[in-house]
Amino acid sequence: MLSTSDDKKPRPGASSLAGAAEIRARVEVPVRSSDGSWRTAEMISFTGLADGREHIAVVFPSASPVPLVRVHSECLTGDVFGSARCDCGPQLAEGVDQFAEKGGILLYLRQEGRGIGLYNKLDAYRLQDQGLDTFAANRELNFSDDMRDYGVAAQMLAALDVSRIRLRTNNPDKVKQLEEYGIAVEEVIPTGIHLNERNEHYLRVKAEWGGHTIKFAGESI
Ligand SMILES: Nc1nc2c(ncn2[C@@H]2O[C@H](COP(=O)(O)OP(=O)(O)OP(=O)(O)O)[C@@H](O)[C@H]2O)c(=O)[nH]1
Ligand SMILES: [Zn+2]
Repeated sequence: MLSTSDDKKPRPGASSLAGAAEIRARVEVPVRSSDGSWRTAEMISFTGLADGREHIAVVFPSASPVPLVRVHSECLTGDVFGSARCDCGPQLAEGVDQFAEKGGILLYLRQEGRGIGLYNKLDAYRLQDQGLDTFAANRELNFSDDMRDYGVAAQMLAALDVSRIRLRTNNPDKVKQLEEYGIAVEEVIPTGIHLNERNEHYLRVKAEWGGHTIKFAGESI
């Protein structure tokens, strides 16, 4: 688990958050999967989200009463530019591909840099280039290891009338927080392991220090 002092603080308004947001607009958007095929998804905006940020839900039709959900934190470098320093880009593509095929809800949260923002993440990258790992670099910049609060994800799900989910993640803190916010996580499905020669150390630190359930081929981490 993430070992930050924040873990011990009660989440702000944990019991009252879910349900406070409302849908603002639903818009159909053609979305392209990795194989080049197109599916129509609904992009949904909200009012009343606790942190006031422009998070969106990307909803692919599903008949399941317990939808597949991915709570994806924004990573401009990985999601847009395909940076190999992390695994965010392939995780996002994997989510879109799977949901386009099977249905599901992708919550795209504007929590760049685990909540510290893009410029601070780039500062953290500079420190990592000097030898610090991804969490130590945050601490060197006077942030906790992970600043993300998933109350907004619970609010978005509640506004979509979803209270039970199957969650695609390797991050146990996402599961714990969503449950604290009143979402029943009935199944946790790990993402693929998107290893490359630039992100191996990053993934290992997430597994060993961050508690992420990332299993490397032939190892039992
Ligand atoms: N502060 C910081 N943030 C990073 C770094 N690398 C990636 N990120 C951000 O981390 C977030 C993604 O979090 P991850 O820890 O990769 O994965 P996760 O979302 O916790 O877990 P999964 O659900 O399994 O993907 C995105 O917001 C990225 O911008 C880094 O070195 N430092
Ligand atoms: Zn990333």
